Amino acid sequence: MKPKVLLYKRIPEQALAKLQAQCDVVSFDGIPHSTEFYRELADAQGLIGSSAVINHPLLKKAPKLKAISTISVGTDQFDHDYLASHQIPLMHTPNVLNETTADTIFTLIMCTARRAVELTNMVKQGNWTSSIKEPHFGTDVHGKTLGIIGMGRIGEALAKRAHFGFDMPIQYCNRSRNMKAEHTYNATYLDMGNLLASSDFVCVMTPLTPDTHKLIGANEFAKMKKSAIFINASRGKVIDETALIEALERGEIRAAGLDVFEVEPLPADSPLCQLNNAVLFPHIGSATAETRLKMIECAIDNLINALKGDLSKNCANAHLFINPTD
Ligand SMILES: NC(=O)C1=CN([C@@H]2O[C@H](COP(=O)(O)OP(=O)(O)OC[C@H]3O[C@@H](n4cnc5c(N)ncnc54)[C@H](OP(=O)(O)O)[C@@H]3O)[C@@H](O)[C@H]2O)C=CC1
Ligand SMILES: O=CC(=O)O
Repeated sequence: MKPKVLLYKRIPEQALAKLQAQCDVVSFDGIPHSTEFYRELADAQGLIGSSAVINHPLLKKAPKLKAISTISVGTDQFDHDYLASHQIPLMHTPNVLNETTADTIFTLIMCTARRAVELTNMVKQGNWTSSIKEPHFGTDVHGKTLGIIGMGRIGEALAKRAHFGFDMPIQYCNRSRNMKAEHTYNATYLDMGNLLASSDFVCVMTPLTPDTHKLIGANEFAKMKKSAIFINASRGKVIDETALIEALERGEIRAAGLDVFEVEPLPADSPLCQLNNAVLFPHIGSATAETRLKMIECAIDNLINALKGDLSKNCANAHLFINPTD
């Protein structure tokens, strides 16, 4: 008998057919919290989808669950303690989105430095009345120092662009050294304080964990150069958004480029929406047609493998399943 799988995201027909070939699939568009949804969840062995918060109350209603597969690399939306105590593997989609997400981050770097959105709006609103002078000048990107907090898979893809394409000296901080980044991109390992004080662009790319919650707040913005540009494409809660708004309003830093927010979708009345020096993307790090399809295909393979007991690739909580005597 095929395992029963609950899909909580719309996916292309071809991908759905691949999942249906191996699993008995019940589809929902998101998590509706309806009687019907919970009835189907009660005997589901697999769960696959993205974005929604999968917390303790929801997981308790899925006592037969054998594996979860998220169409994302980030896994902060899951209750990891529950998954650990019930030995449920959580599969995710690392690597397939590295290049696209690094492209998005570089777009934020370019748009903030060259004031692309602000100046586009000026043209569209009919306010381009004479040749552009100093008050509208941007700042160079090439040759400037890039500080990456969280030099992992995506951080490396960003460092590659900055080092080979833009002659940018790279510095980074992690809990442990990344020798590949040091050798390949000539990246310098620094503590956070020194990185903040000496970078022209500070880019945060850590996962959201209890350790990284509000990792960057008022003290960290105060350490940055007045001319620094801050970029966050990791998770909104990795920074203190109120402190960032204050730093931008007071001119403590030059600008910010954000793909992620404390609350998503970002409420239209957020003070960020009033700031010319904030470039705001609606969480589009991996949002290209090609990459989203690759992520869906990867997540389907991950789920099928996990339901067969194969956790050798892309298991985010693999440490739970490694036999210490192996
Ligand atoms: N905006 C978007 O659409 C996207 C956002 N993301 C987000 O980006 C995150 C990173 O993805 P990815 O690069 O694949 O992840 P990786 O795990 O490859 O890299 C994360 C890096 O963060 C470092 N890190 C972790 N904790 C800390 C800490 N407390 N202090 C300093 N550094 C730390 C890790 O190094 P070490 O362990 O040595 O500390 C690691 O190098 C995802 O978890 C997700 O939240 C991902 C894709 C798209
Ligand atoms: O935010 C996107 C992800 O894949 O994580």
